[in-house]
Amino acid sequence: MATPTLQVALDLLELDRAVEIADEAVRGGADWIEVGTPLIKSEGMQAVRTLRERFPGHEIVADMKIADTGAIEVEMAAKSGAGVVCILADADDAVIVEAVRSARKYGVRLMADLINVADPVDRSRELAALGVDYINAHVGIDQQMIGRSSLDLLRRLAGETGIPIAVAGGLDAETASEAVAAGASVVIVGGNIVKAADVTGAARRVREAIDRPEIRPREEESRDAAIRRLFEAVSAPNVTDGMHRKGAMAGVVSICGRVKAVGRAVTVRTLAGDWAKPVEAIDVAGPGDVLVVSNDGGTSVAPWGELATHSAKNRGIAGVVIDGAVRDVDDIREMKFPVFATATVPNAGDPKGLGEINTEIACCGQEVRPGDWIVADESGVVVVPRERAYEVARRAMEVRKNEERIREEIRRGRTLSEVSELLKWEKRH
Ligand SMILES: O=C(CO)[C@H](O)[C@H](O)COP(=O)(O)O
Repeated sequence: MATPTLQVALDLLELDRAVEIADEAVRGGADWIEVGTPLIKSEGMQAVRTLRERFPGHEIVADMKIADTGAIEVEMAAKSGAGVVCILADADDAVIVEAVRSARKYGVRLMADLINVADPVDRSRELAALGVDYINAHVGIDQQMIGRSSLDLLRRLAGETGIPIAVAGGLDAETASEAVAAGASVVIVGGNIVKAADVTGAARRVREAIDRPEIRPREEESRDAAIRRLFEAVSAPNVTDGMHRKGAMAGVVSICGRVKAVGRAVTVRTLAGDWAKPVEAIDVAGPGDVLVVSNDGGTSVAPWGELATHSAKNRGIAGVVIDGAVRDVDDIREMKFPVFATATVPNAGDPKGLGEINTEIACCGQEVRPGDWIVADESGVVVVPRERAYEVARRAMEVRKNEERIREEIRRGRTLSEVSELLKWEKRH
């Protein structure tokens, strides 16, 4: 088997950062340098020219995602220095034929990207017959967030096309190695290299893994387990960033400082100070759940205190969020149990039994339904609608990864404004 090619995908907005990251990736063993679609949209063909000049010994791939005007776009990329140009596999045959003619004329190769193609096996055969040089079994970034897998797509194509297969979409060292074992000759890795603080180390791990391809037995993980694992690995701010800055409760803080609660909501509606339903909900909730109590916003009487906390902790409940006050704060702190509240007050109310358990509630400005996910830490509490939980958890992890590289660049001496080119990206009115 020929040595697999490692293509690093520079899906960035800033050319200077892209050059620096490409340099680090090449030192880790990347062969081909992909000028990612976001970089092309942000910087134009200048990005291709610059990378061509800076990396004379490496193939430059222009991820143009061509949908129309096949000849012109291939010509532009070729004249700027690309050796491989990417076209959408679901572009009309008229576009593909024109792109192939242009690619032959300018001496570049065409890679067809299967993103969103309904019948990838049939389409790949057609594209090979039309003269495309590589098929890219690609699952796009938004599709990855809802759980689609590039390895599954690749496995459907293996042995079917007669031309080399590239693979892209959320690959890391482990899945890249499996991809080569499954027949890929070009492995494309974006986020898991370019967002790493140590880009060279990340590229090297992928390089070593693809040079020793193997299929490892994988433990099946349920959706709920994956959601919990991801939410436990990110912060509440990462989660709201992953939801376009939505989902954060207002005015609620951690009573115990540095604690974290992740779990599905068991909701409670009660009236100010009536502690019957919150305490009954402890018996309704299971291990790993989070009690979310709407206390009618009352802060002068506490519906929650130390004994309830003790009981919730014994039951394995992950945390409690209250749109209202708590008491016995010193004892709760000693237990280090995640309690989030809007106030503290020493007096309790009475257990009258008003309210209900597990109905839709409003808590600190957010709608919460039973089964929605709660991620709470020292920064505050975020609610994630249950039907979007997997996607949001994946996006929150991407936010976290992205910050790793930015943090590293700040550590090296740049300002945050410089790293993110804030002035350039201010909204124009
Ligand atoms: O073309 C792309 C997105 O449309 C990316 O370059 C490709 O998906 C590789 O990046 P990642 O490894 O982050 O998925």
